[in-house]
Amino acid sequence: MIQLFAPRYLPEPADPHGLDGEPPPREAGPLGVLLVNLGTPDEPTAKSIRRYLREFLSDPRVIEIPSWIWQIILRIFILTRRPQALAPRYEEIWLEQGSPLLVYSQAQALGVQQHLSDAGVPAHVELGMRYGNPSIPDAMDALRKKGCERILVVPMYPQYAASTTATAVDAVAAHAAKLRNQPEMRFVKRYYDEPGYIDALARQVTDYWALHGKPQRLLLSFHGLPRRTIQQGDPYHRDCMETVLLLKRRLGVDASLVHVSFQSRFGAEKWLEPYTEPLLREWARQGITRVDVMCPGFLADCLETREEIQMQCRDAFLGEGGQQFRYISCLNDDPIWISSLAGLVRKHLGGWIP
Ligand SMILES: C=CC1=C(C)c2cc3[nH]c(cc4nc(cc5[nH]c(cc1n2)c(C)c5CCC(=O)O)C(CCC(=O)O)=C4C)c(C)c3C=C
Ligand SMILES: [Fe+2]
Ligand SMILES: [Fe+2]
Repeated sequence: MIQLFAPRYLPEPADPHGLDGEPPPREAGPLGVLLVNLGTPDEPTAKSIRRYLREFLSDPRVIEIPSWIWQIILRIFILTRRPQALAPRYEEIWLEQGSPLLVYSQAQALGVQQHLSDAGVPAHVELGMRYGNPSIPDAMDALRKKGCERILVVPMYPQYAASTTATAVDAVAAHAAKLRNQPEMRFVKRYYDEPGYIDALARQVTDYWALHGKPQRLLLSFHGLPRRTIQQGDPYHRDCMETVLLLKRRLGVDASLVHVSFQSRFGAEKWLEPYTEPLLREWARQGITRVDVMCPGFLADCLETREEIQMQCRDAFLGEGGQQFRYISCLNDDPIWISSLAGLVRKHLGGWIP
């Protein structure tokens, strides 16, 4: 047949049953689990970082000012300088197997896959990154090729934010919009109150303290957001504060030990406060000498934890007279966390598991 127009939807195989006669009962195929994380450059080079930042910072969920104004600023002022400045910072944190964010996210996907397979749950797990590789469309296509007609989407952010969770949902829906035969889909919104997550965080802290002793203060540093977005209805701040409350309660420590701050401010606007680095400087000036810092909102170590916290914030604190700065790492490939994550996935597959 002559095709006059480009096909509107992606090619799909026709139902093998065809058009004639009574169809055999439809078999329930395997389930799909799509873990979505932010994404990271493919290489620690200015070129690769530029490509990543262009995609990331062109997302209207991340930068809300009108695109035509922002694209001018982005192209003239940001993409011309920031990639070169970031390249040596990425190089410092790069692991043999790649960017830590990718390496740990892959380990989490593999671990969840193993748990589900061991439990006899017929499911395939794929990792998709919102920006860069492996992409969300590639991960969804991989699940469809394996016959998954039901897909559970788990954004790797325990606290909901429009600039992380909602944009992941948007990207999945945008790919689904290209399909004629859409899978059934579920989206996990938030899970900071999941006991397995709070337990894994608490254990990370108490194991560390059992080995090295308690600090004067434990700082829980979350990625920041512009203050305006909270005033406009983003529930992220509340999600973070509730996480802190649950973790404090679970640790059973004096409330004055645990504090909260927000990091990674970008641009001139006011972001959520207190800002991590200035707070640490202020503490050092006040005579606090021993701090532990942990980043509960990040499930995998990345540039923001390994470089910004472990290097920049450490230097800032020690530079102002602090004596001991310790970083308690993210949950990464911790087996107890991966088992909790698999439990969370199974819970949300409820009703789909045969
Ligand atoms: C400019 C706006 C940004 C918003 C809003 C934002 C929200 C946000 N980000 C994370 C998690 C991560 N961000 C990471 C890096 C990163 N973030 C921004 C900007 C915003 N983030 C930039 C420009 C960058 C790149 C580095 C830099 O230029 O400073 C990362 C690390 C990625 C890596 O490769 O390791 C993570 C993870 C959350 C959770 C969040 C909202 C709650
Ligand atoms: Fe960020
Ligand atoms: Fe940053």
